[in-house]
Order: sequence, then structure tokens, then C-alpha cells
Amino acid sequence: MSEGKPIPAIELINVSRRFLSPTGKSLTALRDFSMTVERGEFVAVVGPTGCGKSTTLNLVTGLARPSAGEVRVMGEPVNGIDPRVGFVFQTDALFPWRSVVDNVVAGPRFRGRPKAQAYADARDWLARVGLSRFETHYPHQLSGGMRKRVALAQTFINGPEILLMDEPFSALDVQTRVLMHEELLRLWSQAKASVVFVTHDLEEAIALADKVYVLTAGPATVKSVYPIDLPRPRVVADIRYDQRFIDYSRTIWDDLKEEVQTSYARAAA
Ligand SMILES: Nc1ncnc2c1ncn2[C@@H]1O[C@H](COP(=O)(O)OP(=O)(O)OP(=O)(O)O)[C@@H](O)[C@H]1O
Repeated sequence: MSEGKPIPAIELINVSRRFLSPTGKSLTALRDFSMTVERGEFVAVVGPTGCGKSTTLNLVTGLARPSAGEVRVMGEPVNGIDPRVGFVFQTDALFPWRSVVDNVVAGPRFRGRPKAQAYADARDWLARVGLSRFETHYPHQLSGGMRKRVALAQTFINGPEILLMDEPFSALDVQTRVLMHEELLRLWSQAKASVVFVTHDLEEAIALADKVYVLTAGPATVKSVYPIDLPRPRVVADIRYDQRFIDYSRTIWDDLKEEVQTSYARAAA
């Protein structure tokens, strides 16, 4: 290790990942893919549909192994599920038969936290996401945005050092999404977690991230990396009117558009 340089939270080094298709053909989802996420950094990943974005996250979770190359978390090779890693995916992972507070308490209880302490923590997290009045509700009694708030509390209560998010807000209406963006940035800045946020929505990526990775049409490799030099804390509802935001959107979209067109052309063929 070079002296004084902190170890990154996540490193994918020249990673390839191949799958066998149902017809027995080999499909390369990722090719020679490299990405570094520093501690506390917020990285967004955009790319055409089906290019391999979720596969990158699965490699970090340990759910998938690279066919070639190396994946490191906190400087160590990934070896199974890591308790320092939290997830929020498009479909939330709430237990429908448990109340809101019982959902949030599940992680700490599983990790052996004493019951009284775990419930106190869960109530504290529900207060932070503005759901104190709903702790005895069940998931089906909540709106989509409220369920996402429960999912965030359920994840952040475990104090993840790394947070992997796969289109977490794509099912929400536009206004609720913006509220969730604010909520996420607030929780992230307090928790100082390192985030990888996969999305189809370029504006969402720019509004949230320190860096935006643009992936090629599959097999995914890194086409470009754009540092987003917008001040923090960010007010997501307003930042889209900032000239620098508009400039980033235009530049990155020009880059991404080529890959989206390639992907559509292939699908049509
Ligand atoms: N377990 C698997 N077995 C076979 N093929 C797979 C498997 N997982 C992913 N793939 C294939 O790998 C490619 C990349 O999939 P992945 O889900 O990573 O893409 P994505 O960019 O996240 O897609 P989307 O944007 O539609 O969510 C796709 O062609 C997919 O069919």
C-alpha cells in the first residue's frame, strides 16, 4: 500500500463477468471494468438498460464472483456477504407481516442487539425519517414514499460503511423522488457512508453524486467518469436550475446517448 493514502471503500480492478445464457451461450456482462469508490464518496452509475449495472453491485455484495479481475471492499477481496454493506433496491425488502417498527428493528436484532436497545434505536431512526406516527402501521398501509423511508431507516440503522442502491426511487412519483433525494443526502452526510447508486436517470445521478460513471452498451465497461463539482449541501429541488447542472446534463447526456442508441439499435436488430 502506498504510504498515507487511505484504502478505497470499493475497488473493481479489470473485472470481467460472464454468464451462461439459457441456450448455453456465454454472455459477457462486464468487460475489463475498473471503478474506485473512495471512503465517504457518492458514486452514481448510469448506462443503457441491460448493460451490466446491477452486475457491478452484485460483485460488491459477494452475490456474484468475477470471472476475471479483482473486487475489493475496504482493501480486502470480497468473500461472501459483508455486514458493513447495506442495500436499497427498487423493490423494497419490507416484511409485509411486520409493523414498521418491527421491520426497522429486524437488522439490529439479527445482529444480536438487546431488544430494548434495538427498539430504542429503531424509534430514533423512524423519527429521523419522519415516520414516528406510523410505527405500528403495516407496509401495505403506507405510500410508496413512506415505504422507501422505512427502507432507508432499515438500512441506515445498521450503520453501513458502504451503501449499494439499485434504482431505489424509480417507482416513485417525481415530487416524492425529490423528497427522497433530500432525505438520502441528509442521511448520507451524517453517516459518511460510501455509496454506489445505479440509476437510469441522469439528472438524479448528477444531483446526488460526487462522480458519475457512464457505462458502455453491454458488455459494460467504463466509458467516462465525470466528477460533479456542485457545492454541498445540495438542495435537489433547486439544483437542476443551476447553470453548471445544466452544463453537466448536456455534456454527459451527449456521451450516454451514443450508448443508449447502440443498445436500442442492437435490441431492434
Ligand atoms: N444470473 C444471470 N444469468 C445469466 N445472465 C445474466 C444474469 N444476471 C445478469 N445477466 C445478464 O447480464 C446482462 C447485464 O445485466 P444487469 O442486470 O447487470 O444489467 P443492468 O444494466 O442492471 O440492467 P437494467 O438497466 O435493465 O436494470 C444482461 O444481459 C442480463 O441478461
